[in-house]
Amino acid sequence: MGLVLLLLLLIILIIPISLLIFLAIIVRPKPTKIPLKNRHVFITGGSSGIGLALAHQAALDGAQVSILARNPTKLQEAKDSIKLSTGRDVAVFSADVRDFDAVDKAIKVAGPIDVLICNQGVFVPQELEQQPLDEIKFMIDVNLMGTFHLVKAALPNMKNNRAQKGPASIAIMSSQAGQVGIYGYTAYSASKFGLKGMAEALQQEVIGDDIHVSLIFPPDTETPGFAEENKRRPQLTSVIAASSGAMKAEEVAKKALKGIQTGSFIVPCNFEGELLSIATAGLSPQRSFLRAFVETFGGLQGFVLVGGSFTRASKFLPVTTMVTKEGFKLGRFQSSTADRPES
Ligand SMILES: NC(=O)C1=CN([C@@H]2O[C@H](COP(=O)(O)OP(=O)(O)OC[C@H]3O[C@@H](n4cnc5c(N)ncnc54)[C@H](OP(=O)(O)O)[C@@H]3O)[C@@H](O)[C@H]2O)C=CC1
Ligand SMILES: CCCCCCCCCCCCCCCC(=O)[C@@H](N)CO
Repeated sequence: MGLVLLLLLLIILIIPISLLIFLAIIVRPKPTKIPLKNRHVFITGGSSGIGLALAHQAALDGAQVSILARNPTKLQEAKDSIKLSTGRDVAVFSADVRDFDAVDKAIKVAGPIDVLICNQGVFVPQELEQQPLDEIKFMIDVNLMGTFHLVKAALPNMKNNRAQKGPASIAIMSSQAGQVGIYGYTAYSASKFGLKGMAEALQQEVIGDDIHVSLIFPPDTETPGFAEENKRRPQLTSVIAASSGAMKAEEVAKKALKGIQTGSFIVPCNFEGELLSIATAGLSPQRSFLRAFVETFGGLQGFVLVGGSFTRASKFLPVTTMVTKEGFKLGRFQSSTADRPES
């Protein structure tokens, strides 16, 4: 009897252990290091919030930093504050990412880029039915098309002479709303999901040139943009987003730069983000065989949801359940029996 149990245990252990060994052998690309010191880091949306925090920390790490945004006054203020706190000079470029020629010109003047961080973004939350088409187009244009413009403009020079310059990075700022569709974010989520498709395909096209793509997925983050967003965010959107907590821009920037420097494709920023990343990993690249192992099992989303519920109790209800439950609480929805016509 004891022997049978022992044998059973061995078989149960052998499956995951051999998968672990198998993954350790086959996982490609292998882990890498992308330094920031003395390298040209180009950050869009670098005049505010997460982008500004990224610019500060990259300058502290000894990078040569360029920032791009529209408003020249905010750019100058960012330049002054970085000079004051780090003693380093930052190059500023005023351009709208929706204008390819302006982006192309700025990138030519800035010179060859080692780390391109596409962080600019706009977010105007609203249910699709109420949201005007021009606001939808605005988010797609700035968040998605803007990033296409940046990568198109920067890529030729990033590839050029890469072997002599060491590995490069293209980092793209998504959002947890780019991993899971969220009530009130139809347009915003679409723009951020679009970035994931772009990033996955792009990674395959540029890995041969030693260029590594990182996709960053922050939760709600305290920034000037977020303060504006909060003035008009539907209550349900806020309730769902709150289940993943909130972070400071500096903390997000720190996670993002660490992800970039290790060449990680998926970069979660908090604990809930780790779980979301496992549940939504799909076939995205994974350099760590340990994480690849967890993703293989965690791909069974129930495992992740149950795992999460041990630590954060009822917070980890699947999103549609949460919407329904909270919607009733807020009196937004009626019970389906109450409004059923009498037959
Ligand atoms: N804050 C949050 O809760 C979260 C944010 N994110 C993402 O992080 C990124 C940064 O967000 P956050 O720091 O909050 O945003 P902010 O609104 O604080 O800053 C946005 C930055 O982008 C620039 N920008 C906006 N539109 C354009 C444009 N058309 N062309 C060039 N630059 C532009 C802004 O400058 P200017 O207006 O002068 O052009 C500013 O520098 C975004 O992509 C956002 O989607 C993801 C998850 C959560
Ligand atoms: C496996 C665990 C399941 C957990 C349940 C799902 C919770 C989803 C939370 C999503 C939060 C989205 C925040 C978007 C922030 C943002 O981008 C805006 N502030 C605009 O910038």
